[in-house]
Amino acid sequence: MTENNPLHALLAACHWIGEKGWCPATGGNMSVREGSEYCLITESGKDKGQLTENDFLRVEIATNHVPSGRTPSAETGLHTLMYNLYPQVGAVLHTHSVNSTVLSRIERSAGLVLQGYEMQKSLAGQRSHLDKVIIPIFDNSQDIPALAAEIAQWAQSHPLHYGFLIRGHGLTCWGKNVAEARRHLEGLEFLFQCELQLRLLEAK
Ligand SMILES: CSC[C@@H](O)[C@@H](O)C(=O)COP(=O)(O)O
Ligand SMILES: [Zn+2]
Repeated sequence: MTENNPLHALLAACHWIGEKGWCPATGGNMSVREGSEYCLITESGKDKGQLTENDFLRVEIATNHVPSGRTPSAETGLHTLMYNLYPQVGAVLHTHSVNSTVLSRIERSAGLVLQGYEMQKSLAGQRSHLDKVIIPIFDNSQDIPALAAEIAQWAQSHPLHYGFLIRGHGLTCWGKNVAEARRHLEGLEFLFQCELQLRLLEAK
């Protein structure tokens, strides 16, 4: 994996995500920032574990315009939202793992609290298992512009870090580059699995 070529790094991340089983049946979408105006995002409907360079489309961050005229991810608006809100975001990964799907339904509140786990330190800036990491959960919607507007509204008073969950749908996470987004994805997936197992055992 080389950050000298962000698209190659993203492609490698997509193949790794496919091997992990976190994007079954064409679920998920991934993007990388290309300067201040554009990002490259997966074409809609592709198997994200089997992508090639040709499966990424250039999208204008401010308008969601696709110069090629091809069809980008149905969830492009959530990627461009993150690039618009935070200039430091360099890559966005959206996955559909079983753990993120189930946990976001079991947790009925607007946020999943992660506390007591050493692996919280896989998230940028986290220094102790004693701190609380809150991953917001937004209700799923097929109206992506409306969902993006809801998340943007939330972010005005609660700056977003690492990722958010969409209930019954999956995780959207990001980083300053592909390597950091990948680390956040792996760290969060580990934490989700721990939290789900803990809740199952404690319920017995
Ligand atoms: C397998 S259907 C999943 C889609 O509805 C969507 O949630 C998704 O993540 C993939 O959509 P895509 O348009 O391929 O980026
Ligand atoms: Zn999705």
